[in-house]
Amino acid sequence: MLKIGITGGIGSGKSVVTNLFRKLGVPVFDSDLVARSLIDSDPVIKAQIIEAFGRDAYLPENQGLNRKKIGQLVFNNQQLLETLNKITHPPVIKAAEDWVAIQNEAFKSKMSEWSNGQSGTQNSAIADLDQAKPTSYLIKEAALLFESGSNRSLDFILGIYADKATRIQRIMDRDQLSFEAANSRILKQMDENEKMKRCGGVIVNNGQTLLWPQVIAWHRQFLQQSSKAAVEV
Ligand SMILES: CC(C)(COP(=O)(O)OP(=O)(O)OC[C@H]1O[C@@H](n2cnc3c(N)ncnc32)[C@H](O)[C@@H]1O)[C@@H](O)C(=O)NCCC(=O)NCCS
Ligand SMILES: Nc1ncnc2c1ncn2[C@@H]1O[C@H](COP(=O)(O)OP(=O)(O)OP(=O)(O)O)[C@@H](O)[C@H]1O
Repeated sequence: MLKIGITGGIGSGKSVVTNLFRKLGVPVFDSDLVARSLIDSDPVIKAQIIEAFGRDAYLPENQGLNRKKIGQLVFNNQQLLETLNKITHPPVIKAAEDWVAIQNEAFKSKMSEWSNGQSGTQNSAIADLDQAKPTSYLIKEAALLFESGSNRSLDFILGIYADKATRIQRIMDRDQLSFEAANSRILKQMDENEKMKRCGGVIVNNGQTLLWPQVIAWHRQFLQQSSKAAVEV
């Protein structure tokens, strides 16, 4: 399967956009969600976090990481952020690799079922529009795709762009953060224009440009790109 990365700064709308791709049947790996689940449940990661941040890094009674406390610490201290990244990024990258392998296997078996159901000569352009045909690409969504180096294992990176003022307002509303706290999170990530320059394409999500037409256009392109790749193999 073709591997697409979706990235963008905090509050750019990655989750909103990937949910639209999900509606089109595209499998999506959500790095934030997986990081959250590993941090709360993996005993090795938990032990490393406790060693680095102390026992009260976790809430009592198995309520998981004290996200508020750790967030305040790491987004105000580059060294602590790097410590947390060193603990969490390798297992999230490994989980993504395992997930990709599972998706590839599932795709192969769905494709063979689908091909068995086809009769006669196929027109590939029509076949690509067949909604029963398994989706031939997958998406990995991550805020830190370039920062963590996981862009290297992907075939194409799509950036989600929203200007800084819009992103700050969104994070303040969504996470109940002050302007300063929202801004300090933004400052801990790669410069947004630099990030977008490194992407193969960009979806603009500034609240004025409709998302669906952009998502559908990229969906078509990824389907074409993946069937072309399959023919060339
Ligand atoms: C620091 C933590 C506890 C703060 O939790 P909180 O619930 O407040 O934020 P949440 O996890 O929902 O993240 C919100 C956004 O913050 C940004 N962010 C998260 N972690 C990082 C980081 N290490 N560096 C820069 N930005 C980050 C991302 O844009 C993310 O989407 C949490 O983000 C965390 O555990 N981060 C380490 C894991 C990680 O790097 N996740 C990112 C994907 S691999
Ligand atoms: N086009 C939009 N119109 C209105 N609200 C939006 C739009 N795009 C995103 N939002 C809102 O902005 C907030 C941030 O969006 P989202 O969670 O998708 O961003 P994200 O890039 O995944 O952020 P993070 O890096 O923190 O995970 C959410 O509350 C979301 O509902």
